[in-house]
Amino acid sequence: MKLFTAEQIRALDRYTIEHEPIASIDLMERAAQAFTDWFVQHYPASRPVAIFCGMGNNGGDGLAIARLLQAQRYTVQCFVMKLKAQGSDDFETNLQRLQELTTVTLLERAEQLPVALPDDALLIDALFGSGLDRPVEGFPAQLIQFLNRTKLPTVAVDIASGLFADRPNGSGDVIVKPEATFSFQFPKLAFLLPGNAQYVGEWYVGDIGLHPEVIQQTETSWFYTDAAAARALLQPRTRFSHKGNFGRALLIAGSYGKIGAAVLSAHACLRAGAGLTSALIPQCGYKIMQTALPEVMVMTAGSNKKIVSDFPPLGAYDAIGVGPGLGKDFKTAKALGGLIEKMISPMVIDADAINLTAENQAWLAKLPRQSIFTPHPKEFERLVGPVANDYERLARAKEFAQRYQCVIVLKGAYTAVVLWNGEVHFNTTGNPGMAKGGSGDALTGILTALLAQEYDSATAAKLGVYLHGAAGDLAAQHNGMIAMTATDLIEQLGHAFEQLNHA
Ligand SMILES: NC(=O)C1=CN([C@@H]2O[C@H](COP(=O)(O)OP(=O)(O)OC[C@H]3O[C@@H](n4cnc5c(N)ncnc54)[C@H](OP(=O)(O)O)[C@@H]3O)[C@@H](O)[C@H]2O)[C@@H](O)CC1
Ligand SMILES: Nc1ncnc2c1ncn2[C@@H]1O[C@H](COP(=O)(O)OP(=O)(O)O)[C@@H](O)[C@H]1O
Ligand SMILES: [K+]
Repeated sequence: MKLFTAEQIRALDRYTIEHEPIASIDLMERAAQAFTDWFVQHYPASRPVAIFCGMGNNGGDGLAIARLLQAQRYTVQCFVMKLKAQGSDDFETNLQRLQELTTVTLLERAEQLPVALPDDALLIDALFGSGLDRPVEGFPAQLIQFLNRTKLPTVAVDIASGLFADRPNGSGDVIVKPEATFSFQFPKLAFLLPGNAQYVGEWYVGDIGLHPEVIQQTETSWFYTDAAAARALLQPRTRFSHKGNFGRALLIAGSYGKIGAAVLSAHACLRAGAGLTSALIPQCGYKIMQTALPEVMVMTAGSNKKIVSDFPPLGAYDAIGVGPGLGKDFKTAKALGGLIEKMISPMVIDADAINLTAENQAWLAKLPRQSIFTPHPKEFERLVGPVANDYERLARAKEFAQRYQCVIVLKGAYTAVVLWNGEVHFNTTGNPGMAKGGSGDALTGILTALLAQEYDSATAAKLGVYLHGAAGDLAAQHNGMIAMTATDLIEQLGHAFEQLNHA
């Protein structure tokens, strides 16, 4: 699925108005109706609703929502933040329509605050939408601060007021903190960035029928991977397949005390369908691995029993994943540098292999093209240096991926798969139960398995990250987010594949 900037969405709105054709006021009514349909499903009519409207089209939506909720027998109080004499045309039309039915309170000065609200009120924020073009100050900021101070559950129309849809806010910006956001047609880029979590809450998207033709034609480098997009990436496994068709995968992982990381990544690799899974681990892990995973072929290398070093020739493997629990011993580093120099097919580079690459930046020029790095935010900063905010992190990842012709999987709540061609694909699966040691090791195993099965790097990264999150969601269903472990996630991989196959 595509994601668009606020400016592109405005153009899509205009195109739809001209070509569907539909009057702009009717498109607003459609948006308000979509919001209202969603709202009545989520919040009972027994609770009073207070709607706060600006004077642009977001405020126009708010006024139309007030009218529609009243028709559904909600008790609605409507406030308009009056900053100027005249609002947008559709705002004015909806103001007139509402005033024929009920009174609207105008808020113009700080002295009118606080507004008296029932203790059980639900707030709807329609002050500013995607038309916000500067940080909020003065009276509007005071009003937003008042709304936040009430601690009443708040739902944002389209986007929380004060939040920019596709560029960074300043650290002191005043922004509504909703428990949920109902957005029109597309999620905004801002929703997918970790720094904005408190300004988004749960988010939902309602279809308002923007013209499909123009959506298809409008180019973007931002996407998100939902079930339909992931389904399209999946290759069928045919009846006549044998293990040779599905590739030989190798995990280079583990060190004394962290053999579990090697076991988890190899386990995930098996479950993600590699034909043959091998592990190159330190001697101290030999029995552990053989016992835990009899399906895995085990090699040990190096004279130091606690670390892996002196890698043997590894040309026989279709895909290599390196890093989980590896440690950063200089002998390991030397072996890894040698491997990177020799390898020609893409590798998965995770955890300590990322940290070692960060310390040996000369390796980057020799890296097999289309290799996949899987950093969490701290590992990413080790690789590229400090970043100021989520937008800068994405920009730096794009730069890095283009410069070294690789894939950067920026792990987090909405993991971003950043490709060498500048595309960014946000993942939609996963949950906070995955924020536990071992989840990342599982991802490395999955990606290595997909590369071994001849998925190209971009597809492997998008599909692997999706499946990893989907398996995490199934594990959360079965074990709960608190108790679930990385092993639970790995054991759900089969179901995640099945679910996707039938999506
Ligand atoms: N037909 C359509 O297109 C559809 C659009 N839809 C809806 O429209 C919304 C976008 O509406 P929009 O473009 O009118 O902008 P919106 O966010 O309401 O407010 C901008 C106004 O605020 C002002 N302003 C900006 N920043 C400010 C600040 N910091 N502090 C103070 N003032 C500030 C600025 O005016 P200015 O002061 O610059 O003259 C402007 O008047 C979108 O989110 C969705 O909800 C849906 O109905 C679907 C169909
Ligand atoms: N809140 C969350 N929602 C979705 N996925 C998450 C969330 N928190 C963590 N994850 C996922 O869990 C994994 C954690 O990996 P990582 O940070 O490398 O940890 P480790 O290697 O210690 O397991 C990543 O794939 C990340 O995307
Ligand atoms: K809003």
